[in-house]
Amino acid sequence: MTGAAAPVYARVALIGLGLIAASMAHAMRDKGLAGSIVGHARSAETRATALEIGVVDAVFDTAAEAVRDADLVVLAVPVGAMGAIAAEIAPHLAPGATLTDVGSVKQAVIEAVAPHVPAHVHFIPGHPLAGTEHSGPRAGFATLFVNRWWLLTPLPEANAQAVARLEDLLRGLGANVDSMEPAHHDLVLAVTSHTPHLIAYTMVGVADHLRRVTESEIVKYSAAGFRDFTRIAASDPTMWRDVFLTNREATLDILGRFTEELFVLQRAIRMGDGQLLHDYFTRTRAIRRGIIEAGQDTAAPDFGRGAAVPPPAEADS
Ligand SMILES: NC(=O)C1=CN([C@@H]2O[C@H](COP(=O)(O)OP(=O)(O)OC[C@H]3O[C@@H](n4cnc5c(N)ncnc54)[C@H](O)[C@@H]3O)[C@@H](O)[C@H]2O)C=CC1
Ligand SMILES: O=C(O)C(=O)Cc1ccc(O)cc1
Repeated sequence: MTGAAAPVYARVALIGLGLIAASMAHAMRDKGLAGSIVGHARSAETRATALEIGVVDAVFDTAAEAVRDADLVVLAVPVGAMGAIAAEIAPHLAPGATLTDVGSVKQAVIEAVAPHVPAHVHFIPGHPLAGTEHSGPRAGFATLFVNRWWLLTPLPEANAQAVARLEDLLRGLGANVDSMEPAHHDLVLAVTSHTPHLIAYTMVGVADHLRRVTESEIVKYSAAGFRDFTRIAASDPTMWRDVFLTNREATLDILGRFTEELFVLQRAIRMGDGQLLHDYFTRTRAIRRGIIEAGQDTAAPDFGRGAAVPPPAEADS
């Protein structure tokens, strides 16, 4: 244990034992933030792996059993699975417990989960802006959240003490915590994460079609930009299917705007309008430089560039 303090929660139950839950568990253990850590995952293989590598002290075959006596319950499953799990665990949550989630979309999770949460439980939705393309318990690592944002989208009636306690835990994991309206969260993430992922998926799909024409050249000569796309496009298909199905409106809005911009650039290329292209790229470069100058470039770990590479992990079912 390093930098141990008094545990923030006596018993933490992690529902879903993949990249995010395992990373939380490693960091909580390193920092002494939880008295004990228990968990549940759908597949017996994942439960066995989580136990074997010491992510959790105990695993349970059902989510209902796992949450008993926990003072913090974390839903760390794909967004589309959160509602059914909330319904299952609701009668078993301890009075005064905090229930949070780590889903990439917030409005849909709140709509699916909140109706099941008993009045004696504090539901505080959340989203760590940190991750990788890897899945499953072996993908987790303790430093994932260090110096990364963790957004909370508390409901208007949220208990301030319960929110402050959860924030203590998240700061203990190394994260910077901020609060946001759920709808605003979903729009911001549609711009910064969801639509970029869709573009990466699309570009890799285009290359896949081309590859049939050019054999293996695409892979052999792929430069950094395309390699980054392939990394992102290797992300978990279930997780990302759920993100797009549940953040539908915001993603379609941003995708519409993206398509309009693409047509502007496409036309400029067709018309040989170098001035438009140069002006456009000058503006985008200024945006990137502004981010760097403001010291806001903490979003991307150095994966693929030789540092902080997490252990590769098999896909989880
Ligand atoms: N992967 C990433 O980079 C990030 C993911 N998130 C969010 O965190 C959540 C978890 O993602 P990861 O840890 O990456 O996923 P993962 O695929 O590594 O792990 C998901 C876990 O949920 C379990 N699971 C899946 N469906 C289930 C069901 N119906 N019932 C019970 N258990 C089920 C799986 O067995 C597995 O243990 C998702 O909601 C995702 O949107 C948030 C930030 C970053
Ligand atoms: O691996 C990457 O580049 C990511 O963008 C990780 C990520 C994926 C989903 C999230 O909701 C937050 C972060």
